[in-house]
Amino acid sequence: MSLASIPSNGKVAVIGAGVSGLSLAYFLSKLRPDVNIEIFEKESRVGGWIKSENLQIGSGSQTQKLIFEKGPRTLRGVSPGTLLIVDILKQLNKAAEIEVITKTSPANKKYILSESRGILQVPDSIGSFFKFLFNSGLFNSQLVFGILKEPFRKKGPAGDESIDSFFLRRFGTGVLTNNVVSAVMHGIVAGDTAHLSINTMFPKLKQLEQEHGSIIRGMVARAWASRKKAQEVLADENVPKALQLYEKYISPEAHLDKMSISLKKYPMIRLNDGLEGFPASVYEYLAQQKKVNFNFNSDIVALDPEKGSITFKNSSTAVFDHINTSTSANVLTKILPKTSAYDEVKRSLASIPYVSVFLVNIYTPSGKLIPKNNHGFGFLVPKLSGNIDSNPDLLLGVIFDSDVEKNSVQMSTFATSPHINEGYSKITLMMGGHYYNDFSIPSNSRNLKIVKGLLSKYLDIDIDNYNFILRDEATLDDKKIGLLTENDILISYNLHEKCIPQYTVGYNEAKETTLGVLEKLNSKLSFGGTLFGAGIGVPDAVSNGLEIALKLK
Ligand SMILES: C=Cc1c2[nH]c(c1C)Cc1[nH]c(c(CCC(=O)O)c1C)Cc1[nH]c(c(C)c1CCC(=O)O)Cc1[nH]c(c(C)c1C=C)C2
Repeated sequence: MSLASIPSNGKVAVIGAGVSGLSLAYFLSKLRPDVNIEIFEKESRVGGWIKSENLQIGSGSQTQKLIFEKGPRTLRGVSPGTLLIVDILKQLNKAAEIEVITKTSPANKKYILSESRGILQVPDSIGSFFKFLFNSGLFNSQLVFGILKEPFRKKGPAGDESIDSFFLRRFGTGVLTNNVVSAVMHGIVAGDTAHLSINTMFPKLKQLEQEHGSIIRGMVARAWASRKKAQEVLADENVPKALQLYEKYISPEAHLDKMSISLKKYPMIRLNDGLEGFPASVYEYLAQQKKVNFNFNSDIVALDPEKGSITFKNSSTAVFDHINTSTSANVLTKILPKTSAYDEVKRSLASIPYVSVFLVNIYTPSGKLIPKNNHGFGFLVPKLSGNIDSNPDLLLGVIFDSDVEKNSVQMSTFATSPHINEGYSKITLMMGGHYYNDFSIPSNSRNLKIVKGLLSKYLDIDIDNYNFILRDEATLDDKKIGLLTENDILISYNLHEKCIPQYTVGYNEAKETTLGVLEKLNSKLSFGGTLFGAGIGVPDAVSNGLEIALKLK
């Protein structure tokens, strides 16, 4: 989408002070210090879905800090957005907060739940791949024939289809999607492979089929071509164009080429005081800029993309040279003009469903929560046969937060940070997602019963021996918790309603239609966030912010 550059001393509105809006404001304030930036946020805090809940355990001199991540918690090591985040934190003198996990760290072991064999390690080498196939019971004649026949199956149509339909077409069986791919999708968008789009979620697989007639033949051809291309890739090729411009105009000392090589060693990055440290640091910086203004608890009732105007609940209207929004499809539909020019956009927005996630953080001072033989990042749950009986608890996955924390080291010094105590364990359970769209959302008390059942079913916790302390985090202002003993289990829960958009079949068309209509109308609107931004991850939001700021420059 082409965007007009902002006139001298112009005005830009940023709707949403999540990581998307903050990043855009950060880059734009650096590129165009003359531009006035008004940030409108409906809550009284910044960060959006990134929320590191800071609790205090014990009292007086015995007080210890306990952080529960309520949303994203780690960043992929290798991605343009992560390079930007690391460099911004360095610029803001927060580099000491950055921690990394090495490839060989125990925390980098990932697991998947198998219907018959329990928690199994996800393969990280060719050898462990075959071990996994055998152990998981996936290695059956259906899959073997499916893989052998794949190179010879007819190429399908270029149009969009569901992930399930694509895999079934290519392999003649649903065994891979039911047992593996669905688990990965649960861990990324909490969505169902029966509806998620292959063109959006796995564009490279579809491309391999279209270009080479087969995924396997395409992979072999690509591997052969990249072998021939030799090892030494030019440093510039490691750094996308937008990042080269970032280095040129914003951070000349960033050395992103070197940083990109060094970050390849780390599959995961986190911040020692919680991921909210990133939006909080950017906010701290922006709040000091004369031309940047934050408007909290703002209530927007109308947005006109052609006029560049925003109307508020108190009937006041403000006009801007550009508006960037990270609002959800539902909110956007409500505030767009009521004229027929927006009918097609509204139909596209209505085609994008959202899912809710019941997120449960659990802490105990004893190390009992994580199974002895399964230390690592956590485990994901596949949809298996897809009916309610195969996953009656509607569990999507479990993250072993304390393993990640205990195995991370400070990026610059490789030192470990002090922990709340050595023996503690902390995990996060994620439940619901697409299942909540098919079945209704259980009450909190029903969900907590399910959580206790899950602790006993998968994590060998004898729930009768423990005292449970429950916190409905959204309703509690007091963040102080008394001293916890070895027999206490603290459970803090939140229902994140409609938190993740689903990139279902037709999503790319819905996005193109919307952007096309807005372009024809000469609109002054651009998108951040997960609706029509660059993707669902935190690094995607930051690189999208940079791309837009460069266009508005
Ligand atoms: C709050 C729930 C979220 C779920 N997925 C995301 C969020 C914010 C976004 C997301 N998670 C991952 C990716 C891919 C890698 C990346 O781009 O960073 C994305 C886009 C991987 C991932 N999945 C889980 C974790 C902890 C991570 C690492 C990144 C992060 O901290 O978010 C676990 C997990 N996430 C979700 C579920 C249901 C789940 C299950 C255990 C939904």
